[in-house]
Amino acid sequence: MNCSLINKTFNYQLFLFRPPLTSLRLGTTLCCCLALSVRRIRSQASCCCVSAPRSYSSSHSGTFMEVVKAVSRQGSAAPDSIAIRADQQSYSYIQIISSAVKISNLLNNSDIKTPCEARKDENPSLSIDGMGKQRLLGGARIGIVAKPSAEFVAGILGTWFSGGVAVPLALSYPEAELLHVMNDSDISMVLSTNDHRELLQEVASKCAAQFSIIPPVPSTSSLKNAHDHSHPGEIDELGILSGSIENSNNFFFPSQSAGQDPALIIYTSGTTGKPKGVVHTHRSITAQVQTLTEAWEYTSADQFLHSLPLHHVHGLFNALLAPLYAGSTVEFMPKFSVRGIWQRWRESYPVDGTRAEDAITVFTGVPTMYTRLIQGYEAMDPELQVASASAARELRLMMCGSSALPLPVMQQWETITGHRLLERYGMTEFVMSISNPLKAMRKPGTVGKPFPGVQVKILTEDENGDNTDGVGELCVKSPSLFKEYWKLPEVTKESFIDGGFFKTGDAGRVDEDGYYVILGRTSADIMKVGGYKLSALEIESAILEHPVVAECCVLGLPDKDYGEAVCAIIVPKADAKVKQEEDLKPAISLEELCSWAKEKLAPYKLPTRLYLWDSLPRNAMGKVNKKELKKVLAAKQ
Ligand SMILES: Nc1ncnc2c1ncn2[C@@H]1O[C@H](COP(=O)(O)OP(=O)(O)OP(=O)(O)O)[C@@H](O)[C@H]1O
Repeated sequence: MNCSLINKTFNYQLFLFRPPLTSLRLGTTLCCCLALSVRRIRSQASCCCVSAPRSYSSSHSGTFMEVVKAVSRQGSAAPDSIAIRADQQSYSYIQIISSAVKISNLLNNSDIKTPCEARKDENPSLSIDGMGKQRLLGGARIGIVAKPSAEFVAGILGTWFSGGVAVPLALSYPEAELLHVMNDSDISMVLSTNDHRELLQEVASKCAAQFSIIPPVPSTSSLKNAHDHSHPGEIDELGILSGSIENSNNFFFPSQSAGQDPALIIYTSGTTGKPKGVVHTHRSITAQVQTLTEAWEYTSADQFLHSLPLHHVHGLFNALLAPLYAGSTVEFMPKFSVRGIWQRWRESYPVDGTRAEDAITVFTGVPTMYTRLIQGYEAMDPELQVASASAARELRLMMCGSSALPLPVMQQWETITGHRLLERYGMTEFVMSISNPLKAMRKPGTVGKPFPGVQVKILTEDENGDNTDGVGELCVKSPSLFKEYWKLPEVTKESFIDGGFFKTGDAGRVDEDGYYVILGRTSADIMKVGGYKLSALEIESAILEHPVVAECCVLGLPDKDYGEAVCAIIVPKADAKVKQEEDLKPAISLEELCSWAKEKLAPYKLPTRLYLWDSLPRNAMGKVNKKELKKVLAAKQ
């Protein structure tokens, strides 16, 4: 690689600019043990340049509907154990599974034309339910559109229970996007709750899907009054508790390889292109929930505070399916609220040193959530700060991911709460694959090491065949790898290299301790400036240390001399914004920023363009769509 030093003439630009919110796909507000049958993970020799020490046993016993079975077993073993808390109500495991069975009946009794029946029409000799068994959906897609709630969970489990493929969709999607995803995945039925009936009935009819309301899940308090308690025996009759559902006489299963059947389609965030439907199987889901439960020691004693969207893997797997698999309690706080979260932690661990019965033990969030929580903490009076910090300290585990955790945020959080955030790396296509350890050293600026059974390769040659000093595209092979992109066989094929490794599109390297460092999306975070390949994430992390900077986004804009120019967009802190208005002077100039940053960044990494904005356009996962932003800014140049 040609690494000649660039002699730059800075083209200083400063804009006070409010981003054109409507032109981007946004959601400025962040809408945000009794470990059951944790299967052992066995060793396997490594076979590629960088690989994991151990491999998941492909012969582990259960791969079909393990989450459903685990929920049932938990309900059976501990009938009073709480699976979900939402809207001040509690819902037991037994009640969730009992509602899932009701939903399954509802789906099976609907006149959804299953994919098998469609095939039967073409070939009438195929008998689907000729054996008198209950008819299953045979892979029909069921859209689940509900706020985070017991009904949402029962909807997912009920869909699986009836042989359907769950497609969790966001209520926050504009109608056009909902329609795109529903049409793309050929949804047969939309399940929702009464509060969204009107909107979703209309959307469902537009894409020729049926619509049904998820029957309200009775809460534990309503059960006490109504004596409407489901008993483990009722559910066991269906063969779930005994784990024999595949062989159950009650149901017809279309194939012997049910574990390989699609179970879930999740649409990617669209950070790098149009959202694609990622198909996960029962097998890949099982592998992932087992891995997470084991690695992070989720148990039935854990209580999760959940404030993430459920149509992305972080909120769905890390904070819901794996906890349910482990028998934990998940408490939904559907709208991320800084005040609400601090308060919930304080209620969990009051200043008198006691601990509430429903005390939160685990929290997982995206970096922007922690930034906001730090801002909320700084705005508290000293007494409240002491109570908040000491309560947060009591949680067992705090985790972060979905985008890069900037070092200053990690350090500030550790100073306030004593928690070194456990940062991990994941993606819709394989859920989580690399993680800092629960007990050993969590290394700042890294995402840790591959989970047992996960193999990671780094393609260290660039397009010209030159070695890139250990930096390259991460490729992942994992038992939790997706099956395919929905209806995109060519894209699926192109996403894999020999040996079944999935090309992530992320650039990274391994440090001297074997920990992985993520440098960002090759298509959006890696800038080519002169002869250099620069990581926007590294520059963002450095700029965030500046005292007036609250948030920052770095991207490359087209530049006729250097190919790309480093552009920084900064959101100043609240007090700097006030001062900016009083002094009629920008909170920070490009000269000031560069003169401060030259101690931290090499000269060729310093920004040459600066924008000051009131906020950054972030999606539901707190991510900035840099591809879109680049287009908007490039057009303005
Ligand atoms: N700890 C982390 N550090 C840095 N980046 C991370 C981390 N965790 C996740 N990411 C980023 O998030 C990406 C996965 O998120 P997701 O699957 O939602 O895709 P996306 O990039 O947001 O959207 P799309 O695939 O549609 O472009 C990873 O490829 C990586 O770029």
